[in-house]
Amino acid sequence: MEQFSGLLRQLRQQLEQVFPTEAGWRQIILPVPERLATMLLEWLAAQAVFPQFYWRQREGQQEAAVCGALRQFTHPAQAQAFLYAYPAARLWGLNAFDNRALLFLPRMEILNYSGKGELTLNLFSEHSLDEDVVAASRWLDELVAAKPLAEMQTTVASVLHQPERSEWENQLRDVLQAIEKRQLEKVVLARRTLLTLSSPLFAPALMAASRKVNHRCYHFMMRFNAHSAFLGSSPERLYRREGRHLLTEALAGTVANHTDGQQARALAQWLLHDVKNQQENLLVVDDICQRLQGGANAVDVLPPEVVRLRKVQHLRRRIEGQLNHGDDADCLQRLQPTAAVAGLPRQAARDFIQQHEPFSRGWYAGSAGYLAVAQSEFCVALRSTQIDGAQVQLYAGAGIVAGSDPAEEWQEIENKAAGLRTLLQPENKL
Ligand SMILES: C=C(O[C@H]1C=CC=C(C(=O)O)[C@@H]1O)C(=O)O
Ligand SMILES: [Mg+2]
Repeated sequence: MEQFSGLLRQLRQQLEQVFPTEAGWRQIILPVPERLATMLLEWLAAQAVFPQFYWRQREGQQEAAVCGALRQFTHPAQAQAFLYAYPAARLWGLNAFDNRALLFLPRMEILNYSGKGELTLNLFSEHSLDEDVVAASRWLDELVAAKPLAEMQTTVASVLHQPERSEWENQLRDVLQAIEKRQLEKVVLARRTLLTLSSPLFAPALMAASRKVNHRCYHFMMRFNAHSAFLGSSPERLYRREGRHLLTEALAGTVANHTDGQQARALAQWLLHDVKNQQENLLVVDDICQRLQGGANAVDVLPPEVVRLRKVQHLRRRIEGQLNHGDDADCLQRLQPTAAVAGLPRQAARDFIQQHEPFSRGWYAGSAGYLAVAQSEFCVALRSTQIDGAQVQLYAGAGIVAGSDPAEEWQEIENKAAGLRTLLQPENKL
């Protein structure tokens, strides 16, 4: 596309300046023509440089495509330390359920803020900025223009749940017993579904398909290389921080959605008044409020509301507060994982998951997003999938509390998984 080659020309011109031969940090920032700014996923999908990270914020105000890693961080504390040293940087990526992370300073970042596009080329070296400019200019040679995304062609050859239904329901009964004995209040039990496809899946095509139909969600995709990616369309905000102002939420408690508006509203009314679901949500509120103690003040919990998604509806209570420090390593440490994905008491629930779940959660139920000094935002990495060629792993979990019914909870995880699964298996109506 003409527009992208124009941007590349401007970048190359700027790289012709003289740069210092000592450690340094620079950013070249250019406005992006509107047409390119609205094709960020298509642009990213066309590139052969990795890692790649795509992000569209839930309210749709912000979209980003970033690629190439100048620095990688395997723990949020390392990322935070880098931001203190280089306050203009913005880091992108994933935090795992077990606190590992893959956050990176991208070589290139293209943002679209409500239709206004901006490209940033990061230049960074701890030895010689001039050397990095040479590397950056070679790196630019790899980039290509955006291409339209082809539709997904693949079909599902086999499906395997881990655990299978009977085993998952047995685990659920174990949780209910532990709840009765007051050893636990809540555990979020998850399932992994392995889909084997007829041919390798092109992750951006699934991201595009999901973005089209899964509204009121964050959309995120990390491509590690040409064949493997982790992506999802999640309704849940872990937190958004604007300076010291913190926005978070308790999203827990679920009922099915219905295509008929009136029936969907009746289900939503039921959800708002159901004791078990209210309890499930309030435990998350309690957990978040406790975890914010000592780190935030003026914490305010808003009244419950119902969020209607394509396959399910959720109870949500928004929570706001003022942080003592605008430090994301601290926010992540306090908030992740919430009781919407782990349980309560947190450590006991995590131990239960660790001992009983027959798979590792990987990036599922961690978080995806970005951090920067001024602002940061992470969604909870739910309704997500790990793609490795023709192997697809889909994850879904449900909060088990007193009063949970095994068959209903199984149906709940089927409905949650359906947000992505029906895109791969349109015949699987659910
Ligand atoms: C753990 C998941 O959902 C959480 C978020 C919303 C509602 C939930 C529930 O009602 O159980 C879960 O806590 C998942 O989608 O895998
Ligand atoms: Mg639930």
